[in-house]
Amino acid sequence: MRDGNQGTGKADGAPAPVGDAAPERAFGAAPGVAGRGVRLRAWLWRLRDRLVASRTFRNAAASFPLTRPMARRNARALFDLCAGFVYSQVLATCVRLDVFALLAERPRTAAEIGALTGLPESGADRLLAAAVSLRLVDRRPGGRYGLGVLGAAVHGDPGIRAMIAHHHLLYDDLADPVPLLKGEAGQTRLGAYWAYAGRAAGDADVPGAAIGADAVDAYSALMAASQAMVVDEVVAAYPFRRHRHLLDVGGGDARFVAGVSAVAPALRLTVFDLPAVAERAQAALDRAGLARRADAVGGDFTVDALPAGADLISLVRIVHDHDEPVVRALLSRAHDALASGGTLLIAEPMAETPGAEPVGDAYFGFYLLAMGSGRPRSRAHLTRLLEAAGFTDVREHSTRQPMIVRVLSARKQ
Ligand SMILES: CC(C)=CCC/C(C)=C/CC/C(C)=C/C=C/C(C)=C/C=C/C=C(C)/C=C/C=C(C)/C=C/C=C(C)/C=C/CC(C)(C)O
Ligand SMILES: C[S@@+](CC[C@H](N)C(=O)[O-])C[C@H]1O[C@@H](n2cnc3c(N)ncnc32)[C@H](O)[C@@H]1O
Repeated sequence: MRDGNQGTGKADGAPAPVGDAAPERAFGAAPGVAGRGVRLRAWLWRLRDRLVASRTFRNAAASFPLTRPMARRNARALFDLCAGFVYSQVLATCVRLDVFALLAERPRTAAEIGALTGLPESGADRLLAAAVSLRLVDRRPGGRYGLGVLGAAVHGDPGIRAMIAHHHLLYDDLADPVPLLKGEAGQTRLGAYWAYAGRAAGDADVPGAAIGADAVDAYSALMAASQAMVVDEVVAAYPFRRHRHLLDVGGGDARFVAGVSAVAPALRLTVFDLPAVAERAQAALDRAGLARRADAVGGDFTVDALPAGADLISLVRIVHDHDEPVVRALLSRAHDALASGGTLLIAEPMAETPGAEPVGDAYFGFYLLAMGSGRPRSRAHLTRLLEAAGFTDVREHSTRQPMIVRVLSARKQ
């Protein structure tokens, strides 16, 4: 089901990617001059690579006072790449053993943490020392430990904790990434967890209606727990009040529409999701007292039409889950379903996000690889897909935490 054209934007006769011009023209210079510029840059890169690869050069840079800070920064950056998995395991262990909750109650010694978590004091001491170095935990007077600034943020956010807690599936799948990259890994643990994605990677003929409650419960609870950090960003970025009817496609447990309902009291709300998830959404809407203005509709957006007539359709953490052909068909269905003059919103983490490049391209790139479907896409890539589906006027609405979510809107004429 994976297409071989991901990221090129050239699949299925799509328009050429933005910025696909020859380098000469991109620089607006005469071809000969620009050609010399390209060759000069290639030579400079080769020189840089040769120098940095040379141990003698690295030693000299570390000795010379003006280049020493840069040498240390780069050495540390490379060390952190080697050690990243270890840091992740320190964090995951603190969450698994509830260390942050214990330290939030009151500062405690390593012996107390050991007794409360079932670790020997030496193990607790080692874990706490590692957590201190990572700013998850702070040393306090009297040989005690309290929350560190990062540990406090984890403790205060059940969504972050739920994300961390399910990462063992990802770590298992990434134990050997080469078969994943070759497309030869077969069923993965994340593919099984995200039942709709496992279906894409494996048996594409399983209809959405055949995905039962058991298969959606765990991922729907994870999405509900982590939705708060997303909806807060999206409602701060986009004016929902100007619309009359929002259709949230792939809306999960209705947490997103519930969050929007608070800032746009007159908005009608519909959630569309797989039948087993739509049942959860309807129950959540009933519990939240939203049933008079909101409903949930079950269906499979890879085969079914979307409910028609909304003037705003949102795709929140949806598009990046799917490969190019599914996304093209989904955007086209959204275009058909929208009222004339309506708006489509895409809200998700994106590739090439300035200042958060590894979050999109490394973390979500490999997460979705392990999941078996989808990829993070850049704003330019999404813009091309939206325009190919007939949308115009694609705009970005800045969010406070673009690492978590970015928001694009597009209009149907
Ligand atoms: C007050 C005094 C005296 C000093 C304070 C000093 C100071 C200013 C400190 C700063 C404190 C502060 C404001 C901290 C803020 C921390 C924040 C906002 C932290 C936020 C962290 C967010 C994290 C770690 C988010 C992680 C999200 C993850 C891992 C998401 C994963 C998403 C997945 C897997 C999605 C899956 C869905 C799918 C399948 C891709 O569709
Ligand atoms: C990553 S979750 C996002 C949920 C929610 N939008 C959020 O951000 O919390 C993806 C959602 O898309 C739904 N979904 C996946 N494939 C679908 C399909 N073919 N038809 C309808 N919904 C689908 C899933 O059931 C799930 O609720």
